[in-house]
Amino acid sequence: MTETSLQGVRSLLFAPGDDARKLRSALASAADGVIADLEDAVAPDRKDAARGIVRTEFAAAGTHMRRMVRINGLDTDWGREDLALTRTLDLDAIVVPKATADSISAVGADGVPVIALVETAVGLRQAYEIGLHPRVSALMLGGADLGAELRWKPRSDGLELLFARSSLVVDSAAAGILPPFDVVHLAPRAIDELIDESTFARSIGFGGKACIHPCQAEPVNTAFSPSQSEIDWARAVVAAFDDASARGSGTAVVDGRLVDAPVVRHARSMLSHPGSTNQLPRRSPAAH
Ligand SMILES: CC(C)(COP(=O)(O)OP(=O)(O)OC[C@H]1O[C@@H](n2cnc3c(N)ncnc32)[C@H](O)[C@@H]1OP(=O)(O)O)[C@@H](O)C(=O)NCCC(=O)NCCSC(=O)C[C@H](O)C(=O)O
Ligand SMILES: [Mg+2]
Repeated sequence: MTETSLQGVRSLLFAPGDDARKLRSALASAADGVIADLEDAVAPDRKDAARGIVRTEFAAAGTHMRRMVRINGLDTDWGREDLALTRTLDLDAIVVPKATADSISAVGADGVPVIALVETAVGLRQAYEIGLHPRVSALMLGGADLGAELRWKPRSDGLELLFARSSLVVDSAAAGILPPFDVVHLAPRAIDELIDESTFARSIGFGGKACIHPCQAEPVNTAFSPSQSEIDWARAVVAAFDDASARGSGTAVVDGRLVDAPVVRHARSMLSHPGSTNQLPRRSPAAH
């Protein structure tokens, strides 16, 4: 388990790598990080131009924003040149699409952290192994590619995604990396849907979410930050437990619910990182 500059990151905004205007606006947005995309958002005949545009825009931007590049797969005509470009930029991470255990190994053991985009059936089956690679700091779920492969018919309740989402949360925790980033919501104007989807993803253990439009960053940041009532709950839990411990008891009751060691660990972790739920896994003592 290693500390990483991705700790605390909630929203990651994709912008097409060949669109200087969008890259500039993404770098000035409320997102916690920007992913300049060289893969699916860039047409084949724009791939070379995109590398130059990303280099220029990332060099011109201030340093406050975390910067990432999504490369093309190393089995494509463009992946190797993309990877070479990333070695010349000051990046916080690279994003590897359609990740599998083999494709992550091919990226190499040295360099900036990797976010592995799990968006194929094979990748989903290998997500734990991918998470164990020394460069992988987090997984991200790619719903568009996975949905196309598995022939999903999208549902308003997102039930078709539930197995993939839950697997990624479990595989990330078992591998000792950050909680995963959830799928992009493909309808930028549907903010209420985005909030519901983000709230649900956080409730099952995601640490953040990928975005495709600047207007999605703020709602995603809010959804992946503990609310004031959660902070109040955590304080009450810790106080009640400390009080019980002083009386020689290992349990307390807060708001009519049992509070014991795992509940207190959860509460203490929330209080030590009040700005974001995206923190390294809380292991039970027996798991160490
Ligand atoms: C989805 C979009 C194509 C919509 O673009 P557009 O219609 O231009 O949006 P607006 O008219 O609402 O734009 C208003 C202004 O906001 C700027 N803008 C829009 N999107 C972005 C962005 N992503 N980053 C920065 N700035 C953005 C516009 O330029 C307008 O500004 P101005 O011109 O000054 O008025 C568009 O949002 C978009 O291109 N999104 C990103 C697409 C992308 O990167 N896709 C790849 C990643 S998603 C993915 O691949 C998922 C995964 O792999 C999977 O399989 O699931
Ligand atoms: Mg994809």
